[in-house]
Amino acid sequence: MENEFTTEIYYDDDADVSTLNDTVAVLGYGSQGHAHAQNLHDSGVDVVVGLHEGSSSRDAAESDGLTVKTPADAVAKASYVSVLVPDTVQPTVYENAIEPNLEAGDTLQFAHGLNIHYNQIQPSEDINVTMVAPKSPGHLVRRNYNNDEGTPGLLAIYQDMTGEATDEALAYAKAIGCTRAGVIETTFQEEVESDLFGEQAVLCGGVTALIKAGYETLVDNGYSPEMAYFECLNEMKLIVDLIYEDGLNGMWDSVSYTAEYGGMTRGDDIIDEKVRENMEETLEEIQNGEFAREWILENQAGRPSYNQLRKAEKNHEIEEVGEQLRDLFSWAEEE
Ligand SMILES: NC(=O)C1=CN([C@@H]2O[C@H](COP(=O)(O)OP(=O)(O)OC[C@H]3O[C@@H](n4cnc5c(N)ncnc54)[C@H](OP(=O)(O)O)[C@@H]3O)[C@@H](O)[C@H]2O)C=CC1
Ligand SMILES: CC[C@](O)(C(C)=O)C(=O)O
Ligand SMILES: [Mg+2]
Ligand SMILES: [Mg+2]
Repeated sequence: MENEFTTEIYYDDDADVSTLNDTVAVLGYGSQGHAHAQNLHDSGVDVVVGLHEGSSSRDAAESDGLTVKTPADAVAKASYVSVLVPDTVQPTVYENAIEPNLEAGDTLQFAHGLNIHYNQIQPSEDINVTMVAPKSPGHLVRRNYNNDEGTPGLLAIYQDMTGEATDEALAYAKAIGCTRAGVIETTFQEEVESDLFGEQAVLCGGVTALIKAGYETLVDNGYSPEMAYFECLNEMKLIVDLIYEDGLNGMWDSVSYTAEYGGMTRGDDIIDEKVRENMEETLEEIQNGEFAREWILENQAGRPSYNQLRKAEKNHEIEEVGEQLRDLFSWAEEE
């Protein structure tokens, strides 16, 4: 039966890993890098990891059985280059190590299109530029692969110089386990704008702000911090697990009628019109490049706001309470 999706979704049968018949350089061995490099390797692809001199990731990559070279040497050896160093260092790594060692017909691949979309990297026209973006933190990309499960992903082609860019990107997506779950074809623009919006408004920014606001409201009104932690943070995972497994209705079916009625009548009072207007504003700042400009300048200035915000987040009372409570969980690992 034909599916009802308007977008193309690719699965294992649409891809052939043997298309990646030359070395793939994976630059970076962090969250995404370690997962891509190991999954590619375990899928039979020849992988070399590119890490800067003195990199703290070198030991991990080598003890995982992978060959490590400098980024420049890794790019020179490969015809397919997966750029998995942090977004903020990609332009410098591109200028110093990638561009001088790319050959016509090579492929430059990203897991997020920020630097291409906002013109921080302007690749020459004689290469392929592609994206395979897992819709998941890197550590789960590896865990899912090991459990014979997949991670959904996005695929986008910015430049197809050889005519083989899509087949190669699909091969890569299959090798890291994404076509097991489904790979949606998109554009760099759509991936960047939706990814930034999702992480700012919902997944990272929105969720942490909601948790903290709920926790603070209870504690400010005299409820115990431990109670507030379990109610607003710990149970969040259990509720999200139900939503993940069976959709919003799966969750509504599992909670009490009282929770269902209270949630359905009060939810929109919390996430009200003002919050929706804020979301529109956040999206606009992404679309018009304001957020990207701010982040680039923040990095150039040595991340003063980032460091301050990070410190405040680390020192929030909910973190202290959570650490103590999690230590008491019966399944918590012994130090
Ligand atoms: N984190 C995630 O789950 C997701 C990330 N992405 C995208 O994937 C890409 C990689 O992100 P992520 O995995 O979070 O990155 P990480 O911050 O986890 O990557 C760090 C790795 O890059 C290395 N590195 C840092 N600077 C350099 C350098 N100058 N030259 C070579 N290697 C360097 C680090 O080495 P050392 O240890 O020595 O510092 C480390 O191995 C980004 O484009 C991101 O947007 C997409 C989807 C999800
Ligand atoms: C949600 C954050 C993310 O976009 C991701 C894991 O997909 C990221 O940039 O890390
Ligand atoms: Mg994302
Ligand atoms: Mg992201």
